[in-house]
Amino acid sequence: MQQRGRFITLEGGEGVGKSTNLEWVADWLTSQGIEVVRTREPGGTPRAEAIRELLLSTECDEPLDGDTELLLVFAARAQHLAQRIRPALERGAWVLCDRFTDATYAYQGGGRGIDASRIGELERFVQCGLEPDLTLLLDMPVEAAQRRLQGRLAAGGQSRDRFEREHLAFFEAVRQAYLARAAAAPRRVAVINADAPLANVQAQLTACLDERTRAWR
Ligand SMILES: Nc1ncnc2c1ncn2[C@@H]1O[C@H](COP(=O)(O)OP(=O)(O)OP(=O)(O)O)[C@@H](O)[C@H]1O
Ligand SMILES: Cc1cn([C@H]2C[C@H](O)[C@@H](COP(=O)(O)O)O2)c(=O)[nH]c1=O
Repeated sequence: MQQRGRFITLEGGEGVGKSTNLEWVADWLTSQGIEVVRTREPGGTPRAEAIRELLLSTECDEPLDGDTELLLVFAARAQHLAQRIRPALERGAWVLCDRFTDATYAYQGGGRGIDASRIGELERFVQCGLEPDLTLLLDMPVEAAQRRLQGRLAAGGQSRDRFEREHLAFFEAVRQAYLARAAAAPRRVAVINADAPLANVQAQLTACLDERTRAWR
């Protein structure tokens, strides 16, 4: 039977460099002869991207209830898994995803205070046991990451989305929840020091990818 592809996720708070490094990781994997499907959450398919818009938009004044936010995140994930992630893995491609369920534990769990057991119920229902083979967690102090984010938004003339408008204590709780996830699953989650020049971050990523991909082949 054909070995299914590998599932790699990039995680971390706002502005730590996920998008920048996702391209770089994809190029590295491609250079190893691997077929890579790049995607992101929430989103990754047309309907899941429509749910992303609901989650990130600041246009509606009505507050978004925490449970509604959690259910929307998992609704988008169910669609993404069914239409994009599972088919790619089944044909042997590797999926490289910008955020996945660790983000739910970090943002809805750590940030919003939703109990991890409730998130776990939805995780089991939607994922039926599927989880990333490797998670690259980009970690750095929140204030430094916020400066990077502000620089990117200013350069692009963009405004903050609904999550980016949260306060520093929210982002600190997100960071601590991510680090707790990494401590609980050290074989799956590799913590990368993102508070370093890009070349250094990429050297850490290469070392980690090189070791893992050798072990998988
Ligand atoms: N190691 C680095 N050193 C300095 N600047 C960096 C580094 N990595 C990324 N940046 C810059 O920081 C900004 C944020 O990076 P990026 O958009 O990749 O972060 P992100 O984690 O994807 O953000 P978001 O969570 O908002 O999607 C960009 O302007 C990027 O060029
Ligand atoms: C998957 C996932 C995402 N989020 C939040 C985190 C971010 O603020 C946005 C996505 O935007 P970005 O371009 O990746 O920064 O969505 C969340 O709250 N819960 C999740 O499960």
